[in-house]
Amino acid sequence: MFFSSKISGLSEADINQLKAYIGELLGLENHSDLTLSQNTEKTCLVRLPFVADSIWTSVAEKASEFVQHTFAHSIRFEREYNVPIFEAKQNHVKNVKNIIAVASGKGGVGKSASALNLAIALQLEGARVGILDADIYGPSIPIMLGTQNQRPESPDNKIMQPIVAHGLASNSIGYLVQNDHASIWRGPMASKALSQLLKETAWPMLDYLIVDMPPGTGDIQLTMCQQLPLTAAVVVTTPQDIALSDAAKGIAMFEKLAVPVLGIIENMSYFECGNCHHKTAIFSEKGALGLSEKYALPLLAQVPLNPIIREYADSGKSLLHEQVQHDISVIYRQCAIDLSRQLCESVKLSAMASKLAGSIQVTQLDA
Ligand SMILES: Nc1ncnc2c1ncn2[C@@H]1O[C@H](COP(=O)(O)OP(=O)(O)OP(=O)(O)O)[C@@H](O)[C@H]1O
Repeated sequence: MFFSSKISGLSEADINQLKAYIGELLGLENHSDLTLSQNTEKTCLVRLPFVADSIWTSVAEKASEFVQHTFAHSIRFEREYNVPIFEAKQNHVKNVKNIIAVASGKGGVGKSASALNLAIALQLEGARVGILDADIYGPSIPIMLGTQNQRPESPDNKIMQPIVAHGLASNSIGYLVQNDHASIWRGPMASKALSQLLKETAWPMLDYLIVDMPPGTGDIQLTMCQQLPLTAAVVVTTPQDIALSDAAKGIAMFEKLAVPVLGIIENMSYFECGNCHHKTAIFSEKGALGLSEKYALPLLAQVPLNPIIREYADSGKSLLHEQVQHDISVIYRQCAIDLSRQLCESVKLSAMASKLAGSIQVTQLDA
């Protein structure tokens, strides 16, 4: 490798101790995923397999204090992200390292808003991110990005240029067909269109491509999921029973397809009164927590019901860019860090699982 793993003034045992300390600060289960190398005389470069800009400054400061205190040495820490590719399904789409489906069993739970805010949060945390709107029943990403009047250009009539907004490269069924046309497509037609949209877009280099899936777990959704070289999925639900039972079907669908589910996002978890700050659980309480316990999946975020989410989404503006300190921005940013870390920890598991299962399963899925 280009990097020397030696750091002047520290022994190998010191470096291991330091790695374990930084790994713990970052919430990484396995600190061997980190690489430390001497950058300049006084700086050490930490290569992280997941993005975490909002916690990095504090991690770097604590790591410097640790080195000073433990080894009487002075080092500053810098970071570089190196998001891994899921081993079993790499190179399916040019330039795209990982494809993550955002799905919901039930319609109207805020899947598209969650997909977009998550994509923006990942980008703000330091990742290169794209969003693909595959929701044939109501492609709302162009409105939420404020790009509904744009059309992807295709100078060679073969490959489309993605539309870039809020730092995200995007493409959507909504840019190409009228809303009511796509919603009557049958499974094969919808999945063919999705596959084309995915493969015939000139994506820039992306760590994550977030796919906003159509709601539901029927044949169309299943076929569409099979058509995508998915790395993983996230399931969005509201806390009430009817949404939860549909979310469980979504989890089961991904299990059937051997796509790891990284976790659950509970949307519209509660409403907080702007005056007295009392929280009301409008759609019931702790619903997604029970689901996450039942399926042993992380509860990645509990996003409140708040008109500001709809206002920003309707006007095509980015809440996370414009209101950086807002509680909701902080929730999504933390969710992005957790998802990114969860992906890098479950990537290995999945790769291992698919190796054990052999190549037959993967071939069938891709057929
Ligand atoms: N937490 C929230 N608080 C307030 N409004 C929200 C919240 N989440 C989503 N919304 C709004 O609710 C509406 C529906 O959200 P969205 O389009 O994301 O749902 P969906 O699950 O993708 O719907 P569909 O099933 O049609 O694909 C949008 O106007 C969105 O801005």
